Amino acid sequence: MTPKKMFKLPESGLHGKLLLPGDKSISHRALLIGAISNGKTVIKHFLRSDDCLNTLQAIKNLGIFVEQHSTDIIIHGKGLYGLQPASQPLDMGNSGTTTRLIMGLLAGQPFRSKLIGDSSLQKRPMRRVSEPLAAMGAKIQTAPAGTLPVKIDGQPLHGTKIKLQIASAQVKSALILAALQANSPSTIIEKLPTRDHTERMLRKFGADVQTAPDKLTITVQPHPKLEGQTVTVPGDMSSAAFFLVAATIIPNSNITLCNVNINKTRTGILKALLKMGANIKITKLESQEEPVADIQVKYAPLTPIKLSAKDIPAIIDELPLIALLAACANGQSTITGAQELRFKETDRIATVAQELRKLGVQLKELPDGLIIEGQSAWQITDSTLDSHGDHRIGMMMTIAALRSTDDLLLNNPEAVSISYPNFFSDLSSLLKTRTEV
Ligand SMILES: O=C(O)C1=C[C@@H](OP(=O)(O)O)[C@@H](O)[C@H](O)C1
Ligand SMILES: C=C(OP(=O)(O)O)C(=O)O
Repeated sequence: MTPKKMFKLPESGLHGKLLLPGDKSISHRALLIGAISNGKTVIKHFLRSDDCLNTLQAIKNLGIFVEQHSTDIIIHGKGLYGLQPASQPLDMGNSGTTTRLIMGLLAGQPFRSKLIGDSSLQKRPMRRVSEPLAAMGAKIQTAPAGTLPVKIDGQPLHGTKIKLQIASAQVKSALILAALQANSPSTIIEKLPTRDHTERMLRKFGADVQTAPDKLTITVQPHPKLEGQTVTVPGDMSSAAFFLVAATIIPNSNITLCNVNINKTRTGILKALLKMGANIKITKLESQEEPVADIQVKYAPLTPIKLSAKDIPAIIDELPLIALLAACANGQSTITGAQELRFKETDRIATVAQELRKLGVQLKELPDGLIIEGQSAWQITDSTLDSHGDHRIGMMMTIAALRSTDDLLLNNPEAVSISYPNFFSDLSSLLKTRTEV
C-alpha cells in the first residue's frame, strides 16, 4: 500500500463523540468460549479486525458453524469436546492472543493440530505457554527457537498448581482453558494481576473459575457444562486510548468516548493520564460482566510520569502512547519493568524510540523501558514515519503527527486493521465535528 498522508495539527482541536469498536481481547474470548459451549452464543458489537477474524476462521476450521450478521456473530457451539481436527494448519495470522489461547484449548483435545502465523508472529515466544502446559501433560512441540510453527498432540491433561513466571493474560488464559479439560482442579498463581476477561466470561458461561481476594490465585474446576450466552462486547480501552491521548495533547480539544470497557485490569492508561494532569471525566454507565463508561477528555498540559513493573500489565498495549504523552510533558519520564514490550508485534521499545526520534523527540532506550524527555515543540528530522507492520505503532505515530504542521507520511498504514480497521475514519470524524459540540 502507498504511504498515507498524515493529518496535521488541527487548529481547533478534536471534537465530537465516538462509539469505540468492540474490545479485541473480549471478542477473541467470546469466539473461543462460544465454540466450546453448548448451543447458541450471540456476540454483539464483535470486533471485525484482522486478529479477531483469524480466531473466527480458526474455530470454523475446527468444525464450528458460525453465522455473521454485520457486527453480530452467532456461534453454534458443540461443547467442550465437540471440536474436530482441522484439515489444514490453523493460520494465526498476526495474533498472539489467538495462538496462545488456542494452544491451551487444543492441548486437551483428542487430535493433532498445527499452528502457523505471519512473519511477525513467527518471531514471538511460545514456550511461555508450551512449558507450563507440559506440566499438565500436554504434548506441544515448538520450532527450535521456541516459536511457530507449533504442533499440538492433544492429550488427556491432569490438574496442576502452577506459579507463572511472567505476568501475561495470554499465558494465564491458555492454562485456564487447558484446566477446563483436566482430570482434577487446577490452581494458577499469577505474578501480577493481568486482564481477567477469560475468568469473567467463563463464569458467565457456567464454569467454576474462582479468583481469590489476592487477585492472583485462580482455581479452575474441570469439565464444566458451558452453555451458550449473549455477549455484548464493550468498547476497547486500548483503542479509546489513541483518542484519550490525542485530545489531551492537542489544544482546544473536547471529545467523548462512548461505551468503553473500564475493567480495572485495563485502565492503567486512565490512571497514568490522570497522574500526568489530564482533564478526564468518567461517567459510569453499567457494570455487568464487564464495567463500561463514557469518558470525556479535554486538552491539558502534562507533567512527567514514572512507571515501573507493577504498573505494566494494566497498560501494556498503551505504553507506546505513554512515550508520546511523556514527550509532550514538562520534564523527564521513565518507563521500566516493561521488557515484555520487546516480544510484541515488533520490539515496541525499539520501534517507539526509532519512530518518535524522527519527530525530534529525545529518548533513551533501556533494556526494559524508556527514558523520555518532554519538550514543548519538536524538530522533525525525518518526515516518513513507519508502522513497521505494528498496528499500535502506526496508530500512535498518527496521533503524534497531529502535533506537527509538516507534511508527514506513514508507511505500512494498513497494519491498523489488525485491531482497528476504522481508525483513520474515526479520527477524521473527530477532526471535522467542531460545530456539532
Ligand atoms: O490476553 C489478551 O487478550 C492480551 C494480553 C496481552 O498480552 P500478554 O499476555 O502477552 O501480556 C496484550 O498485550 C495483548 O494485546 C492481548
Ligand atoms: C500485543 C497485541 O496483540 P497480540 O499479542 O494478540 O498479537 C496487541 O494487540 O497490542
